[in-house]
Amino acid sequence: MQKALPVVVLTLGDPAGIGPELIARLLAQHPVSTLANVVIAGDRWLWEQGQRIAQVSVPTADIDSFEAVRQRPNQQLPAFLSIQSIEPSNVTIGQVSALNGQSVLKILDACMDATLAGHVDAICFAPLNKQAMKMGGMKHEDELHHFAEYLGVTGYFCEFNTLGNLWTSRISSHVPLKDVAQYLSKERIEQASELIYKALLASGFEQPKIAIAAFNPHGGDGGSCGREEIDIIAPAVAALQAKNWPTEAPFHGPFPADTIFLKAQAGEYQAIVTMYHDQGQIAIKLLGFSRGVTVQGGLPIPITTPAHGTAYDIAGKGRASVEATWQAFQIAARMGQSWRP
Ligand SMILES: NC(=O)C1=CN([C@@H]2O[C@H](COP(=O)(O)OP(=O)(O)OC[C@H]3O[C@@H](n4cnc5c(N)ncnc54)[C@H](O)[C@@H]3O)[C@@H](O)[C@H]2O)C=CC1
Ligand SMILES: NCC(=O)COP(=O)(O)O
Repeated sequence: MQKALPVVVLTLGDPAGIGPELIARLLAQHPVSTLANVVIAGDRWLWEQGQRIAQVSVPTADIDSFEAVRQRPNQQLPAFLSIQSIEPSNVTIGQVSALNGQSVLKILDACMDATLAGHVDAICFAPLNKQAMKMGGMKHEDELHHFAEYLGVTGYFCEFNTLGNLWTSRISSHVPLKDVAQYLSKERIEQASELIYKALLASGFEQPKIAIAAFNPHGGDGGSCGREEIDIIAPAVAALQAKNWPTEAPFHGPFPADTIFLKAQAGEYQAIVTMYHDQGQIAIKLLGFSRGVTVQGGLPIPITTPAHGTAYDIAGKGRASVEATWQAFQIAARMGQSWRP
């Protein structure tokens, strides 16, 4: 028997950012309902505002709870679940605020509850603003740490940044650059490498090759420009290489970070384990800003989002590109389908 389409919940993201207009444009321009049973969760006024900004009108069918989404008769029509999280008078487009952050947290938590309860198979969230979320009470460095705590994750987790067949994982993420070196450890490098290896296999890569990036310029130039490669990264790669894996020689490195993306771009590697946020994200965003997707790796439920952020400078102007959100949606639908029992 053919499996029913996965239920994917879309959120509108930060109320002052480009999220609401992106979700409106996504539903108006892309065949989302051929890939998933879609439910939008959020404030009704914000959804209406998003459509006005995008200059589209998207028909939806109201539901009154996440439980109703699999039972509804016409699943070709996106469902809309109203969750009140913020008043229009409290939002100024393009301005960060604690209330915006609280709105995002409330809606994401409701989506996680629905996914854990089995009513939803995957979450795709429109861009949120980490500063607003911290102002609004998030006690973590980013939403991934919030998700992990909420979901009781005890193993290693990190963002995967994906651009088609090129993925990255990270040793450190949303931390000040001056602190990054403290995050480097043999254990974290092994865990981040293993996590992305398993994710690539689960996503259909048959012989994934993974490059581990160096930390210092030119890989530390033999220890004359930093010793992290010699003391931490190379031993981690050696430990990975010494283990038995179901595919041939998956792990390589460490390689100087400024050139390894060229080899990955040429198809030699399918993933790069990066030591810090911008080491991977500058490359990924240059290679394909409008296609980059962040997958929240190491969680028990699929969560994706576009690689770009809230773009306050263009929010409300109807100019934001929807392509990365479309890519994020497609990955959420694929993961939602394959993770379903
Ligand atoms: N998916 C998510 O939830 C993400 C959230 N963020 C958050 O977003 C906030 C702002 O981050 P920034 O570093 O300023 O990055 P940003 O991606 O929001 O903006 C950087 C530049 O790219 C442009 N841009 C971004 N998205 C675009 C789109 N769809 N179409 C056309 N132009 C676009 C913006 O106008 C801006 O000039 C931060 O709080 C950050 O944490 C950042 C990345 C991903
Ligand atoms: N919200 C997803 C996210 O923030 C991913 O983007 P990045 O900040 O890790 O680049």
